[in-house]
Formats: sequence, C-alpha cells, structure tokens
Amino acid sequence: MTTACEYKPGLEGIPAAQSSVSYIDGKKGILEYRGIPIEELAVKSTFLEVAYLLIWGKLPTKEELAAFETEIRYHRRIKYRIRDMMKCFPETGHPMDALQTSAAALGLFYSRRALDDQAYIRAAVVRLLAKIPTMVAAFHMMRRGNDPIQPNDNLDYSANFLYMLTERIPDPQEAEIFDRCLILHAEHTMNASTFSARVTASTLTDPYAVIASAVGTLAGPLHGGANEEVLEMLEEIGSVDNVRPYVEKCLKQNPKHKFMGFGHRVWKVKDPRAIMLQNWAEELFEKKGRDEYYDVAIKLEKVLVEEKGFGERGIYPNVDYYSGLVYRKLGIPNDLFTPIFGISRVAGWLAHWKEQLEVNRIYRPTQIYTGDHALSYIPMEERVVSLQRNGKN
Ligand SMILES: CC(=O)SCCNC(=O)CCNC(=O)[C@H](O)C(C)(C)COP(=O)(O)OP(=O)(O)OC[C@H]1O[C@@H](n2cnc3c(N)ncnc32)[C@H](O)[C@@H]1OP(=O)(O)O
Ligand SMILES: O=C([O-])CC(=O)C(=O)O
Repeated sequence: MTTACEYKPGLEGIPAAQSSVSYIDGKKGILEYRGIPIEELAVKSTFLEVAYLLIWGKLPTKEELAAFETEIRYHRRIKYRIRDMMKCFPETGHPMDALQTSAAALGLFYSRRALDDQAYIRAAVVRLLAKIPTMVAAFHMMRRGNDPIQPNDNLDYSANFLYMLTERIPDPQEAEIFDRCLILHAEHTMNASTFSARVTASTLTDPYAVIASAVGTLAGPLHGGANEEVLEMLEEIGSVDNVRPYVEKCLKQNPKHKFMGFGHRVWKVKDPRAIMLQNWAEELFEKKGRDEYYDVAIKLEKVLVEEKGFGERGIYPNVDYYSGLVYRKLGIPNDLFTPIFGISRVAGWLAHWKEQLEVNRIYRPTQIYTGDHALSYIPMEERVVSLQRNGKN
C-alpha cells in the first residue's frame, strides 16, 4: 500500500534502524561507542578492544581480548590465490577499488551463509578484521613491483599494518597514534557506508558482500574519499599566502563550491575527531617536524569558518580534514588514506551487520513515482527525439 509521505532528499532525519552501536549529539560535540565517549576510548583503549566493544556490545575481559587478538594474529595471512588475483590488478588502479574487489573475493573462499551460527559469525569477523589490512598493504607493495611483506607475528595490529606498508618497524609513538586514528574512524551511526552495509546485510547475503558494498560506498568523495581530496586541495593551494586567493577564486566560480573536509550531515560544531586528529598531528610534528600543508589547513579553516561565515552556518572541519596530515607524517601515501578509513570502519560495519541480523527485515523503502503512465510503444522507425517522451505528438 502506498501512502502520501514527505520525500526527504538524502533521507535526512529519517531513522533507518534502531541501533545501540553508537550515538552522536552533533550540536554538543558528543560521539559515543556503546555509550562510552570517544575521547576516553581514544586514549585508554586499543583498536581491537574497540572493535570487540562495537561488535559484541561490551568491553572484553583481559582473557576475552587476548583470545580475540590471538585469533586475529593467526588469520592475518591471505591465501596465495588471493595474492595472485591481486597481482593481476592494474597497478594504476585505486587501492579502494582493489580493496573492494579483494573483500568481495574473500566470499569465494569462506562463504557459507550460516548466519544463525555464532561460530561462523565470529570467524567472519576475525577474518575480515585480520585480512583487510594485509590486503591493503599487499596491493600497495605489488603495485610498486614488490612482493607483499608477510605479517609480523611479533607486532600488534597497527604496528603490523605500518610494517607491512613500509617494511620498517614503526616506533611506539607512530604505532600508538595510528591505532588511535583507527579508533576514531571505527563507527559513526547511520552514515552512508553503514547504511549500505545494513541494506546489503538485510538480504541475508554473506558478510564479505556486506563489507564489499560498504567499501564501495565509503570510497566516494562526499564520504570517506574526502580525506584524499583534502590533501589534493591543500597541495593545490600550495602556500599559506595562497589560501585567500584560492577561496575567492573557488567561490567566484561557484558560490556553493564544496571545500573538501568541511561540512557534515550531523556535526554542526567542529567534529571532535577533527580536534583530536589535529592534536595528534601536532604531537607527531614535535618529533618529526611540521608538515608544510598543516599551516595551509589551519589558515583555510580560519578563513572559511571565521571570515566566510561557515561557522555561523554550522560548517566546520570533519574527520577527513586533518587525518591525512597525520598519515603523511607516518609516511603513508595519499591514496591509502581512504583504505585506512576502511580498515577501521570494518569494525562498525560488522557491528551493524550483526545487529541487523538480530532483528532482520529486508530493507525495501518506497519511492515517489514521477514518470508517465500507460504510454504506447513506438515502433523504431517512427521514433524521433521529441516524440519519445509522450508518444502522442
Ligand atoms: C567520513 C565522512 O563522510 S565526513 C564527510 C566527508 N565529505 C566531505 O568532506 C565533502 C564536503 N562536504 C560535503 O559535501 C557535505 O558537507 C556532506 C556530503 C558531508 C554533507 O552533505 P549534506 O548533509 O547533504 O549537506 P549539504 O551538501 O546539503 O550542505 C548544506 C549546506 O552547507 C553547504 N556546505 C556543506 N558542505 C560544504 C562544504 N564542504 N563547503 C562549502 N559549503 C558546504 C552547502 O552548500 C549547503 O548550503 P545551502 O544550504 O546554502 O544550500
Ligand atoms: O556520519 C557520516 O555521515 C560520515 C561518517 O561516516 C563519519 O563522519 O565518520
């Protein structure tokens, strides 16, 4: 049955699920995972502990966490056939496309769709969290003509990922800051990729398809892909002196120009994650030297928020604005920023996958039809462009 209802572009303000995974108050600057403020988790927890919290809904005991970490360590390696498949990917392809393809390919090896079997669910969670970082690093090495670096069993989750990417054991500060970045990106209520994951999950397909759908959604520049575009924008601006001329040029060409890394459907104050990322960038700069684009980013924020009135309109830096500046200091190339976001958000997607299965009903919204009715079929020889729509004149 169809009923008259108001159409909200982008489903703004429409609840798409009941969820206890995370909570945001976009005016007060609050983000909580399972009720715990993100600021606390970022400094007291680890990414794998947070993944456990999100997916199983409670903080693990010491033994539970140790068992989870061991399982993940054990499953980090990827099958030779997946590596061989990835070797055939074009080296110029974007790592997000490589990630989406390889995440989907895991389903070729592990899919059973035993969605009522808790052991299957746990195995899928472990495999996805364990193998996705390995696949991101492997593609990066292979596109440069090198063999992938095997996971190092002596290293924790984040240190191991940085090692597989750079062939260098990171110092503890680097590994810790990277791990905190993963915590910040792990979950964010009903964002586009999580919605995509839940829609896909609701068909009762396998978890690898769920994650592949979500990766594809995250890749777009309006979502996770913005972190890479921010760096491109800062590089294009080039210097602090060019910030104002750049802003003026963009707004003259298009008064509604979208500056990457600014604005958010939910945050109407500066995203608390952007504040933390900015602090951690500064922490890294103290030891490793300042990034030339950091000052450009600060000036751009000031010009847009204070001088161009973005602040009054609730348009502030989002999570994607400062993350790339942290990753650059860790020696990570721009086009891996979004795959790294994906490595982290897998935790949130899996939590929503599990939650969706617990209360599942297939997603099948409606639409407001705006087309024609009962048109006659026009034979090919009678068609001209102007006749195609109504078939009458
Ligand atoms: C992990 C993440 O996904 S975080 C978001 C990452 N994406 C980006 O950084 C891309 C840039 N930002 C954007 O495109 C948007 O702010 C989005 C996609 C994040 C949110 O989009 P929506 O909630 O649909 O907001 P919408 O695009 O309608 O913007 C509302 C108003 O703010 C303005 N606005 C929003 N973002 C920006 C921006 N980055 N630069 C300039 N103006 C902006 C819009 O022009 C619009 O103005 P109007 O009311 O005068 O028409
Ligand atoms: O919530 C959103 O719309 C975007 C998102 O995933 C985030 O900010 O982390």
